[in-house]
Amino acid sequence: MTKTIIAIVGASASGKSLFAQTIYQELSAQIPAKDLAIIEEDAYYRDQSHLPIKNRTATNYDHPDAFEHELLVEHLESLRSGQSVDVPVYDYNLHTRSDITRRVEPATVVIIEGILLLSDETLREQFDIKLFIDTPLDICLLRRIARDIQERGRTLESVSQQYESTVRPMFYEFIEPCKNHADIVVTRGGKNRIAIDLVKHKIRALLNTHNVND
Ligand SMILES: Nc1ncnc2c1ncn2[C@@H]1O[C@H](COP(=O)(O)OP(=O)(O)O)[C@@H](O)[C@H]1O
Ligand SMILES: Nc1ccn([C@@H]2O[C@H](COP(=O)(O)O)[C@@H](O)[C@H]2O)c(=O)n1
Repeated sequence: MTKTIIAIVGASASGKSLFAQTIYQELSAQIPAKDLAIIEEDAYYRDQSHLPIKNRTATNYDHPDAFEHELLVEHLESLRSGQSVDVPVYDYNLHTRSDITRRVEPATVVIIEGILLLSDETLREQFDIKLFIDTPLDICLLRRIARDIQERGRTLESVSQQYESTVRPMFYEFIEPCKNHADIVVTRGGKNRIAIDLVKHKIRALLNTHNVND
């Protein structure tokens, strides 16, 4: 049964995924699978399979309404009550959910990462620990250009256009203000070894406490 949920937020390409995955991979090699799980907020982008592809590219993916946060809350509540959930798998090339889902078991500690996890009060209340990855936006943009071209089927023109029209303005409107809700602000994102080790240490301590109380 899930007892603790840790949210990792920050700008797009700030290093949230690298930070969360490093913690998850390193701990998973040492602890039972029932103790730790990881989820991405991006999996909860709304399904757009009913829309033609050219309309999907026009969606503002950096606004909270782009996400089905209600389903995410439902899933986190299920995990807390001991039920497994089928998390959608998102396809960035097609801008919609794929046909498959990923089964996530109610691990004692769940890590979740995403840009807008703290923008919604009901969702925010689900999190026991909240971290904000604070990376300068110009660095995020450089990383995003490389990643989106290599991994998400984008062109330099499309990344630039999207960045100016939605990514940057939505960051200032919705993401940056969420820093105030964070318990810890982490610099140097996915490569901040001290921060990674501190979170790993905290997870181990939580597992000891939860497992003793079971
Ligand atoms: N501290 C860092 N130094 C160098 N590259 C990084 C760092 N953090 C992340 N990256 C790289 O930047 C890209 C975006 O990082 P990612 O973790 O996917 O960001 P996010 O999940 O916040 O969108 C990836 O290619 C990742 O390997
Ligand atoms: N179809 C989509 C869906 C999302 N995006 C962008 O992804 C960013 C969030 O994911 P990160 O891994 O970068 O945190 C967000 O800024 C969206 O603009 C997209 O481009 N296309």
